[in-house]
Amino acid sequence: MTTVTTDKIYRVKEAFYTLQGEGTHAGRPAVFCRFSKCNLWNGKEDGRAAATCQFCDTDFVGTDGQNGGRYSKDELCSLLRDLWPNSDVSPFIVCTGGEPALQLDGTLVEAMHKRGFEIAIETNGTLPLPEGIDWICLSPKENSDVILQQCHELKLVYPQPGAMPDQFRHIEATHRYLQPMDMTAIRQSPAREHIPLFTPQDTDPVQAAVHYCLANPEWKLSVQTHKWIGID
Ligand SMILES: C[S@@+](CC[C@H](N)C(=O)[O-])C[C@H]1O[C@@H](n2cnc3c(N)ncnc32)[C@H](O)[C@@H]1O
Ligand SMILES: Nc1nc2[nH]cc(C(=O)O)c2c(=O)[nH]1
Ligand code: SF4
Ligand SMILES: [Mg+2]
Repeated sequence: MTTVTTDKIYRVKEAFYTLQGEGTHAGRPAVFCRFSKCNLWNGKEDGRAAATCQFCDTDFVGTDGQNGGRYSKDELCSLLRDLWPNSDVSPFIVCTGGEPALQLDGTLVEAMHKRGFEIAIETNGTLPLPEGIDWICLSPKENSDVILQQCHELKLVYPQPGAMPDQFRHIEATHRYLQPMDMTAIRQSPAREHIPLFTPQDTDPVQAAVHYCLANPEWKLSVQTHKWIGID
C-alpha cells in the first residue's frame, strides 16, 4: 500500500520587501508575508459593521496581491528568501495578515528557521501560536478573547472603549505601545453609517494617544511611519 502525503498549502495575500513601519522595529528592513483571512472580520466591506474588529486598514482577502498565491512551505520559504537582498544580514520576516496564526504552524516556523530567517509575527492574540517565533507583537481587539499572556511588544490600537490600556496590565510585555487608530478605512467604508465611530468627531486618536502616554509613561507611542513616508 502506498501512502500519499500532500504538503499543506498556505494562502498568502501578498509578500513584499519594505521597512517595518510600526513598533520597536520601525525602520528595520523586513520581508512582509501577509497571510489571507482573519478570524475577527471576513474582510468584506459589507461585513465590516458586523465584524468584531471594525477599524482594520488592510485588504487580506484572497491571494491576488503582489507575490500572492497558494504555496507549499518550501515554495513560500523560497519566495520570501528571494525578496531579501543579497546580504550577510539574515532575512527578517514579518508574518502578518489577516490573522497569521490561522495558518502559521510549527512546520513552517521550522522551515523558515532552517533557512536562517528571523521570524516576527503581528497577531490579535486570540489563537495559540507555534513555538519558536522570535518576535511577537500582540495587538488586542475589543470584544475578543485574547489568550496570549506574553509577548515582546503589546501594540494596542487606541482608543478602543472596550479595550483600554489598563485591561492589559496582566500581559507580560517588554514594550507597550499605543498606536493611534487610523480612521480612514472606517470613514471610507460604505458601511460607515452602521459603524459607531469610536471617538467623538472632535477627538483625534493621535492627540488622545500622546496624552495617554504622557500621563502613563509605561506606554510609548507607535506611529504608522510607512503611511507617512508612502511605502507599503
Ligand atoms: C492588519 S493587522 C494584521 C495582524 C493581526 N491580525 C493583528 O490585528 O494584529 C496589523 C497591525 O495593524 C494594526 N491596525 C489595523 N488597522 C489599524 C488602524 N485602522 N489603525 C491603526 N492600526 C491598525 C493592527 O492592530 C495590527 O497591529
Ligand atoms: N511597512 C509596513 N509596516 C507594517 N507593520 C505592520 C504592518 C501590517 O500590516 O501588519 C505593516 C505594513 O503593512 N507595512
Ligand atoms: S486588524 Fe487584524 S484582527 Fe483586525 S480585522 Fe484586521 S487583520 Fe483582523
Ligand atoms: Mg499594515
